Formats: sequence, C-alpha cells, structure tokens
Amino acid sequence: MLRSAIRSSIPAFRAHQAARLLTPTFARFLSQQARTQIEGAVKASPVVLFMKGTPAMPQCGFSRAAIQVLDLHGVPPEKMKTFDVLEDQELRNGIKEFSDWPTIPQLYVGGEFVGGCDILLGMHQSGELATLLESNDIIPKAPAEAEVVSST
Ligand SMILES: N[C@@H](CCC(=O)N[C@@H](CS)C(=O)NCC(=O)O)C(=O)O
Ligand code: FES
Repeated sequence: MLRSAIRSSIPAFRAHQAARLLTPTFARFLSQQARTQIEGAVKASPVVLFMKGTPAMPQCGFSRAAIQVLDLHGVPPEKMKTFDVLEDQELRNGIKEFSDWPTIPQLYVGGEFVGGCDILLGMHQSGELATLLESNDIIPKAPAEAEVVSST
C-alpha cells in the first residue's frame, strides 16, 4: 500500500519499526474504554492532529511545524481537528500506545495513522502529502499540466 511504502522509505519510521521488533514484550496499558475513545478521536475529522498546544498557539516547534505544513497545503479548518495532549495526560500517553508511536505530534488522515513531524515533512517534500490529502478529498486535486496550459 502506498502509505506503508512511504513510511518504510523514511529512516525515522524504519528505525522505529526496528525498535518494535526488538521489544516484543512491550507492556500494553490502554483500557478498552480509552481505546474506544481514541478510535473515535482519530476518526473525528478527515485530518486529525494530536499536538502540543493549539493551531493558534502551538507549544512546541514540532507541533508548530506540523500545523504549518498542513496550512501550506490549504487543509480547510472544517476538515481538520486537533487535540491538545497537554490538556489531557491520558490522551498524551494513550495515543502513543494506540499508534505505537512514541512522540507528539501525530497525524491521522482518513482515520489512518500517517506519522509524526519528520514523516510529515518528508511527505511534504516528496509530494506524497499532497497526493494523500487529494485522494482523501481534503484538498482539491491539482489541475493537470495540460489543463493549466489550455486554460491560460
Ligand atoms: N522526531 C519527532 C519529533 C517529535 C518529538 O520528538 N516529540 C517529543 C518532544 S515534543 C515528544 O513528543 N516527547 C514525548 C512527550 O512529550 O510526551 C517527529 O518526527 O515527530
Ligand atoms: S515540548 Fe520540548 S521539544 Fe516539544
């Protein structure tokens, strides 16, 4: 699948996957209730960002960078929901276990985990983020080059 191919091509993700394989007895603490709540949260909007602070006042440079990239792509506010993990310690810990990802920010698109800040920046630079947002109908598809030429 495209997204898993993207992820496995990114060093940070590969390193994380390797660490997972080396720690098979990793403890699971997430209650069923917490899991159900997080399942609801990741599907609360087409784009969901678990971050530190708010889009208007990010409390960490990594979360700020994630917001800036999504903003750059024109993700409309009505298609994005953010959760401030600094307001909810249970969510801060729970989302890490749910996603099997150790840090914040964490981005979900179409209910599926995408990655953190490094992944997001890598996908922005490669063009994969635009493709992902377009294919989930979050931003309009860029017009094909031919269409641009014919309309000018
Ligand atoms: N390399 C990470 C940077 C994010 C990061 O390192 N986050 C740290 C500091 S904000 C974190 O979430 N630590 C655990 C915590 O604060 O709960 C990424 O790609 O997202
Ligand atoms: S809060 Fe210190 S690096 Fe994110």
